Amino acid sequence: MSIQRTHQWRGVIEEYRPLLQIPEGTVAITLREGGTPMVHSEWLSGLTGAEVWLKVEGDNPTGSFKDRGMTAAISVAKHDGAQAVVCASTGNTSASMAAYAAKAGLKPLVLVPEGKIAAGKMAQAILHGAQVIMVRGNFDDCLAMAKGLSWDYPVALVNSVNPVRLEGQKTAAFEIVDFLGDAPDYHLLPVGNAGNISAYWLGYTQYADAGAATKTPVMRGFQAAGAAPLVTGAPFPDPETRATAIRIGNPASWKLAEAARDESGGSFAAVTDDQILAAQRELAARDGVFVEPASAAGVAGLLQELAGGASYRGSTVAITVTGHGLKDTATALEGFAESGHSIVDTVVDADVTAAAEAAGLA
Ligand SMILES: Cc1ncc(COP(=O)(O)O)c(C=O)c1O
Ligand SMILES: N[C@@H](CCOP(=O)(O)O)C(=O)O
Repeated sequence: MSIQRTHQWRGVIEEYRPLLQIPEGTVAITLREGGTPMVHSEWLSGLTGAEVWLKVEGDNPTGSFKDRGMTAAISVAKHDGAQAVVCASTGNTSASMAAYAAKAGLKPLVLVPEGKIAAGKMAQAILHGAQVIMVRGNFDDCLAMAKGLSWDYPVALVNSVNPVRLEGQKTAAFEIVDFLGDAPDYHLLPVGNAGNISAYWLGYTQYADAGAATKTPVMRGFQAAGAAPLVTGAPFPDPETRATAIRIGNPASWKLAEAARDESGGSFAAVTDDQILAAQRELAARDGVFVEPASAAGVAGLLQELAGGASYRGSTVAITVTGHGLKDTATALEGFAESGHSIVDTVVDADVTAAAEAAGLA
């Protein structure tokens, strides 16, 4: 007996092309991104009395949500005749850009803050063929440089200031509505450069306007306490957090993100690194979902709100977990050890009884 599937996932451009503002005739450069799982969290549903769903974006081809935007940005760059692409990055954008550039035959150039990129992400960018330039400065400095390079030299900028990125990333909102049958009541997610919350809001409002959803969710964005400009209302000149993906002090999509907050009746709040790392551990241990530190900020935010007396009872909640835990195992294990867990390798001879004794089974 063989199982017939009617439809192989084609990547977000081909799945949603009529809903995306990209030039007609753009050939999709795709790694079959999108179509990521919605995983029901029994843990968080039990705590809240809500139905809580995790949109697991680490299941994208390069391990983060950036692939949705990058398939669009690279496809359009190629369509427009670009030979080279550039981005500033805290890691995931560079990994994604490099992979899609490799697929498209474009030359990828990456600017990153020196010493602040998780090893897994750096390995991805390098192996996909990027030229990586380390900058003595933070992400915001890198983005200013990437913009400058794209203005003065023949290289296309593919950070989320490129509106095509948001077109690709808004497909995550479409997928959530397609899965749930309507928009959730609340959507929680980490916020750094603020492109993603802006893209989700674009997607939710577009679907509601088209009659594909009856409502739009309340958008709640969470930043690391050491890099929380949207919470305080002022840039952070020296952002600092162990969630390096969101170590950003002056988000490019500041205005769009504020509009998403205001139009949805939502909010921005800060969570500490300890809260983020604790949420990362709990997600892994309770739900079986291993995310990188920044990705756990939405879950940390939900836990903080519950502790503060907020109620989600009876509602449907979507939380985007943005990137895969394997990208930054060093920080994950440091957090695990710091929280009082011991990381001890038990070594035994190749013997069943010895293993059973070591495991406390015998
Ligand atoms: C894993 C991860 N989560 C969250 C974010 C924040 O997304 P955005 O910059 O679109 O706000 C980023 C990048 O900034 C990221 O790499
Ligand atoms: N976290 C990001 C920061 C850059 O964001 P972008 O969405 O503007 O490309 C990264 O992974 O570099």
